[in-house]
Amino acid sequence: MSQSLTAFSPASIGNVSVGFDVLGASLAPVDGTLLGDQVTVQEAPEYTLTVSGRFADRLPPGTDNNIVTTSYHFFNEALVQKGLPVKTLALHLTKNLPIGSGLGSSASSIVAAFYALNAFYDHPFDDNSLLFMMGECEGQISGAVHYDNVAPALFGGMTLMTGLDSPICENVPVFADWYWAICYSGISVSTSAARKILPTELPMATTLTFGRQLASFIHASHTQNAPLAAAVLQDVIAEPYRQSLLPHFSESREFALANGALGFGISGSGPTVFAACPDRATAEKVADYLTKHYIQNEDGFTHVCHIDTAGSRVL
Ligand SMILES: Nc1ncnc2c1ncn2[C@@H]1O[C@H](COP(=O)(O)OP(=O)(O)OP(=O)(O)O)[C@@H](O)[C@H]1O
Ligand SMILES: N[C@@H](CCO)C(=O)O
Repeated sequence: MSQSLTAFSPASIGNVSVGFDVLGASLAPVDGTLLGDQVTVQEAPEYTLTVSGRFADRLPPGTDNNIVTTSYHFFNEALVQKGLPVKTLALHLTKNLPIGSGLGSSASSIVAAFYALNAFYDHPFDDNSLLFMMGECEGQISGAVHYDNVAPALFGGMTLMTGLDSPICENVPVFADWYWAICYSGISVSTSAARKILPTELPMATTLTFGRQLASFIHASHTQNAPLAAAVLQDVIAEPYRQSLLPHFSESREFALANGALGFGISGSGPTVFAACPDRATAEKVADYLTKHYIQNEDGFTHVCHIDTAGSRVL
């Protein structure tokens, strides 16, 4: 059993436009920035949680209100249920992702916490069991269990949720030469609030379009048919409602698509947006526009990314 270790868990795009709640992708900035939260675990006489990092001051005050503490208790209960001994630990969260950003901020904290704890205890839980616990914790703060941030944050790559207990998700091949320009505007959008503005029922025509586009995108990913994937990369479920929460969304989308992007959409529940691009020059051009026109305040940032394939790891 390790004395102290730190786990990193990457930022992620939820929904990826075509897969509301069922498709997610993990992000790795091409400049090597570690975009994601980190959790350090070490033995201690009593449980404590300390925090640092660029967005630590935006966390809810108090150890008990941090999702890392929820994750710690959840993990300990699972150990007890397995008949395994529980140790008292001190945790440290390095909060690098902005809260309510659409980059899977809470998911990154949750996944880094579970990943660090599982590594600390020499891996008592398999990936699917861990993912189930992560989904439960994510559901507690976002209003509904959805795996489209926790799954890519754990495994890396692009992941498709099955709706089954096991396997909860499957890996989807990515277009390795695509670049993803992402831009966080600097404002906060609560996932729970962004879910409440969605209708509870959809017209049959919308449902059929959703199914056709998602199926075509997954097929195109497996056959590496980039033109087909790009042609169907649209969100008919959430974007029509959520874009009203995002100042400068429509002109940013228009610019990106007119300047070579293959698709443009809301990352998770926003306000981060992404542009899928066929090459780095296009991604840099869109990123530059977004930096100038989509960012609202000093908290905002832009990155040109690949889909991260490593997922969570011990640093
Ligand atoms: N470690 C944590 N990281 C992020 N949010 C946390 C954490 N601990 C507690 N919270 C609280 O959980 C809620 C998370 O809300 P929300 O789901 O909108 O954010 P998010 O996960 O950061 O968003 P997104 O998935 O869009 O990046 C907020 O109220 C936040 O204060
Ligand atoms: N699928 C979730 C992701 C939240 O980041 C939603 O769109 O509400």
